[in-house]
Amino acid sequence: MSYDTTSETDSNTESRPASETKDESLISTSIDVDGRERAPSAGDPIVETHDLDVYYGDEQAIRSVEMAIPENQVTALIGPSGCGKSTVLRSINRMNDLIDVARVDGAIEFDGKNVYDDDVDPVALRRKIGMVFQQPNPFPKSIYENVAYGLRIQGIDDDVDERVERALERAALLEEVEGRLDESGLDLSGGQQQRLCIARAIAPDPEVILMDEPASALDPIATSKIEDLIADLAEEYTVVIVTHNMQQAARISDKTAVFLTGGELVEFDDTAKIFENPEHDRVEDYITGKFG
Ligand SMILES: Nc1ncnc2c1ncn2[C@@H]1O[C@H](COP(=O)(O)OP(=O)(O)OP(=O)(O)O)[C@@H](O)[C@H]1O
Repeated sequence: MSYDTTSETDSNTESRPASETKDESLISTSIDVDGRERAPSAGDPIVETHDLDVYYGDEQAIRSVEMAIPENQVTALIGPSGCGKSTVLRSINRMNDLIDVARVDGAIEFDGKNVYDDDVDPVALRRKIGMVFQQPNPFPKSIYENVAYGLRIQGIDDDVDERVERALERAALLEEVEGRLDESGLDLSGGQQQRLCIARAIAPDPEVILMDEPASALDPIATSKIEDLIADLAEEYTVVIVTHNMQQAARISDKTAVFLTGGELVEFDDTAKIFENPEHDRVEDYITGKFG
């Protein structure tokens, strides 16, 4: 794995200057600017959780979760408020490491390697597994710099212009911002800001993109653009999305994981099966709005 090493820091916050994050041994030189060499293996598991428990202090938020997330598909995590969806999502790229009281037991394998092994560098891991948050959070910098930041923090300093342009294009934003990349990211609309954040997340060429309710702060038109974009991104990346919106999960995901109160994964299956003919009564009750 190319993310094996040891320095602990966070690639998804502004807290650390790019120069401090570089570990040349981590920096792959094989990233394609113009195209990817991904085998058309949609469906093979890329992330697998094994007996995953997550605790905040003495409180257990996630219980014995077993889940195999398929490559190049969209997997939705749904369930009532507080059931642990975000906790699971943050565990996958070790964002929970940033919460002092959080503790993880069990394993999460990414491409067959446990991301909680001692030799895994969380920063390098987050290059492979990027994240987009609920609130668009562009930096108070130019559109260009917002995307270039995603590269610099990972120590990538070659072909920056091309990589920025490609990320903006992949995030379906380039057409709208072409010719004004030096303008502030904060002057974009909410939906554009969120696509800018998606561009920032995909600029380092991750394999997996985690999205925590990426459209819940947006209006219906902006939401629809993000949904179209997610479907499009899944051709190239694996997308795992937390959503409160069951219609959205049904529209955009291939697989759905239903968590219920207590941090239990009750059912994980093809989205059509979950919404049309779930195995568990509790899931049916949740889907049909009897509770939650
Ligand atoms: N930083 C934290 N410190 C302590 N407890 C936390 C923390 N984050 C989450 N929890 C607790 O863990 C449980 C799961 O929370 P989590 O945010 O993962 O659920 P969720 O399903 O994503 O909820 P929501 O849909 O409301 O965002 C909850 O009981 C929550 O209070």
